[in-house]
Amino acid sequence: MSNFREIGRKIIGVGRNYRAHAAELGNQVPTKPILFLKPTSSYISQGQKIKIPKGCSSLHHEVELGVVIGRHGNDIQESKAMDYVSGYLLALDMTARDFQDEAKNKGQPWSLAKGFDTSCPVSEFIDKSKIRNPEQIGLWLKVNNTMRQNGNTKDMIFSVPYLISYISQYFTLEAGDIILTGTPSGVGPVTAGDVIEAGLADLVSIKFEVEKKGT
Ligand SMILES: CC(=O)CC(=O)C(=O)O
Ligand SMILES: [Mg+2]
Repeated sequence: MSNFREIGRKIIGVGRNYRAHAAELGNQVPTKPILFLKPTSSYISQGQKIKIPKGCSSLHHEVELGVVIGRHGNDIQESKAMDYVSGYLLALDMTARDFQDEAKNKGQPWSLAKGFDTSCPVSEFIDKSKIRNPEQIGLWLKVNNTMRQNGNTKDMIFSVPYLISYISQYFTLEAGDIILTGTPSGVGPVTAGDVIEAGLADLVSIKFEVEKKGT
């Protein structure tokens, strides 16, 4: 697959997949994956800007490894899960934290907090062959040149094969689906004019500017 966007379908987010991130937000460590969906209208790529959604006063960055699914499957065995991966990308799971906190308090879904337009900035597609072990790869994020997140996928609670197997019991996976595997600690707010840079080992880096919607 050269361009996941041509056939991109679902964006499946995994929440609290790093202990230190669950702790920094005062959340419990999950015993099974916490899943949410972002619409494909939330994708942006380099050159486009992250827009703070209307009414949001706390937009947070979350850098994540994205796993790109290469073929159709359901009830996938963990031992076969990597056969369903075509590649990876680096993604930002931009989160309207104030919307999310309100939703959590009211027992409502996270759709608005996670799925607004521009909430899923992504890098170019990285072929599977370039990452031998997705369980051991560094990822970092800077805001205005200051390091905010500096993690490694070795600290994920649920591995990539486990996530694929688990998710496929409930959602049929299709070529072009993306799994956002959760964020390491260090999440924090950004405001209009900030510049976010992020990288995945020495494979790819991305840069996005933040602005208010409507500017
Ligand atoms: C609390 C969250 O927003 C969960 C999430 O997306 C994560 O990466 O963890
Ligand atoms: Mg996230």
